[in-house]
Amino acid sequence: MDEDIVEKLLDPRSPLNVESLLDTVVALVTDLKLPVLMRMKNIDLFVKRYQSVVDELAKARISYKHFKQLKVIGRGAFGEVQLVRHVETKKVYAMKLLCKEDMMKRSDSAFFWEERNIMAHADSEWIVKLHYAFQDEKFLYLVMDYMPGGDLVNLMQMYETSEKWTRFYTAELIEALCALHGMGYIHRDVKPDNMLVNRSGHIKLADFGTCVRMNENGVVRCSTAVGTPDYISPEVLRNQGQDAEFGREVDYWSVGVFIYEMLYGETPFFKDSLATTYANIMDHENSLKFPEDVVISENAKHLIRSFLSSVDKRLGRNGVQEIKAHPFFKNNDWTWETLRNATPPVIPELRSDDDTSHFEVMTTESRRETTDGFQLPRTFNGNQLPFIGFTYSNELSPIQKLKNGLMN
Ligand SMILES: CN(C)[C@H]1CCc2nc(NC(=O)c3cccc([C@H]4CCCN4C(=O)Nc4cccc(C#N)c4)c3)sc2C1
Repeated sequence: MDEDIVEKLLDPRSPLNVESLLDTVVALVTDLKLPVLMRMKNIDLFVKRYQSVVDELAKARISYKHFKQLKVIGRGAFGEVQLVRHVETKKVYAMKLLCKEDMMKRSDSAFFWEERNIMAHADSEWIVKLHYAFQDEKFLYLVMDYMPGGDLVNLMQMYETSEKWTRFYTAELIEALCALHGMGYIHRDVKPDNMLVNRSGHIKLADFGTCVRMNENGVVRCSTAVGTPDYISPEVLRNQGQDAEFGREVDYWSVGVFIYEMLYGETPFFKDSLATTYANIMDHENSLKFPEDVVISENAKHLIRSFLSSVDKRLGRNGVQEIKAHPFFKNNDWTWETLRNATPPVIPELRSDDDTSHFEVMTTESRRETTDGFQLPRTFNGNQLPFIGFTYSNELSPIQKLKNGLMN
């Protein structure tokens, strides 16, 4: 077998890689194993021949049963995040489940590729790492770093965040966005919910479902306004529907909202209704107010105004250096080079490796037990096809080990 095919089989980014090919066999047998289809001889024989292969694969590949579910620590539109412990290694992870049926029903089954690829390939201390991605008939699973410090929403509820604290978390957010933009992605939903605290107190970006790749000019053409109302930039709002272009500056707008929220305890444009909130964002020149009863420095006000401005005047449009040079970040505790080694404002107190005290307790039990999965379709509709190639492991596959053995 010539060399470059072997390369493709082993390259986690190649659609030809072994995991994708195995996903294909499993998906095909799963989608064909319908009574109505099994009446056809070819299908009946194929499924009978490959069912044993699929069963063997299910045993050999990573699956849900390799993990012990400890607690549900988060919920999102299409699933939940569980704290789990790997049965063999005893290591603790955050495992995100995304329900295939929900995605198929709302024909929304492509957003998870960015999440998978960014966390798999980032190799950055600012981005939550993906250890494994796998799937079964009902769910996609993302096995990621557990971030025991919880998210910054929780931290802002627990503590009064001073300018000193705001300087630290904003600087870490800027570095994290730098890493993500450097990979060619815009986040589009930057908010404290997506900033998680690790055991040392430093933050990482998480939840990349709204990310989108920039083109070679560093812009994105897409019409759907994605993101959370309070943090969404005017240019994304204005261009809803039309095909407009926007760039990484949309994330810098959200940084401005985040700084305001850390210092004032509320977001600048939020009003009782969505329509009013949008109207305030569109009219930010007039609606942005700094409450008199909270004293903040002129540098902080200036920085907030520089981010919460129209895109042609927004700080960061000429590159991240002009953000880093802003006087608000001047301090005696860290420099941009030493930031990741500086002592964070809050170091989570943890009693054990599975301590979930920094997450709010989830009342209802896991969706996994209560989801009944697809009702049997009437004919072949390729329910499993959109998910082929999702499976990933950051460990060497048996073939890689073999190849490395042969090479050296
Ligand atoms: C509209 N279309 C286009 C898509 C736009 C983007 C998108 N994102 C979705 N996302 C979800 O359905 C989802 C599911 C579970 C948890 C979470 C987050 C929200 C709550 C916590 N969370 C999360 O990812 N937590 C997390 C992540 C990593 C580590 C740790 C830890 N410790 C915790 C999100 S559904 C969907 C539709």
